[in-house]
Amino acid sequence: MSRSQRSADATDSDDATLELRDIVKYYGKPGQGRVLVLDEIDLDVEPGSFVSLLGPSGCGKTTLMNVVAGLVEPTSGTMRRGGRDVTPDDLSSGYVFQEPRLLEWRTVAENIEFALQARDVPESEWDERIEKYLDMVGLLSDADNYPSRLSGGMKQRVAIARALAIEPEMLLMDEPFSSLDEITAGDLREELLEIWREEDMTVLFVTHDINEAVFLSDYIYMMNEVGEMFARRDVDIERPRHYDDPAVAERETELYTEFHEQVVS
Ligand SMILES: Nc1ncnc2c1ncn2[C@@H]1O[C@H](COP(=O)(O)OP(=O)(O)OP(=O)(O)O)[C@@H](O)[C@H]1O
Repeated sequence: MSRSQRSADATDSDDATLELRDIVKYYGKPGQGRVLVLDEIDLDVEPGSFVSLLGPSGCGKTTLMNVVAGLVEPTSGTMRRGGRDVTPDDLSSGYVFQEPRLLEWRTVAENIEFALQARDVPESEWDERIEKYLDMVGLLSDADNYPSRLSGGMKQRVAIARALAIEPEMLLMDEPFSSLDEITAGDLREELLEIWREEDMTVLFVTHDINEAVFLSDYIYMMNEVGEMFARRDVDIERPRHYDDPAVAERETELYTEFHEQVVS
């Protein structure tokens, strides 16, 4: 059974599905008082799936991701898994931000060590993990290099290796390729999908790029500019996918039309 078929078959009662329910977030903004950013959001992240959050700039995608990561406290709402309330601490997630956020005064390997130490991974495991995940992103020979010597794409690969090295259940990625040139971004998307397949991970991915969301995802949640989640759409296209696959372009057009009607109207 394919991964997308597994996702399609998963239901609310699937024990390991992370279920966000009625997530509301208000921010206080100078001169505007309390502003609603997330409006009663429901979201299911099925284990092993690749899920994207798609929406225009400022619609609340990062805020929602940060709620899952525990970086933002929601005003109200619940996270449940297996019929129980869970907190971000129960989830074990690794985060890849839009920028690599590497420590420039530490080598590539030391950047990963720093994350392992922060997560209390025993020191005896550090070398093995650093080697495994740098190898996975093709940067083993750069372990002793400093970030300033790396290209933007290489730095983002290190950030991905750093997030993977803590061996999280779920990888949270917030527009991780948006600051890269399209050729590098395209290569990294393909590498990410290979890693996702090999590691059997769950990925929650934020993007405002419909093509990227279709290429990567099993299913996509679509948000509008007032912080509402207005649709969940499956992407039932055989993997491995290709950028020039007509099925990808067709699904992209369908979602674009739906998105445009909702967001513009
Ligand atoms: N700490 C904060 N305090 C007040 N307002 C905030 C805070 N963080 C985000 N916001 C506001 O919340 C709204 C949603 O922001 P968020 O970053 O979640 O959106 P986004 O969809 O990820 O945007 P982008 O795609 O541009 O990154 C925006 O109006 C933003 O200005």
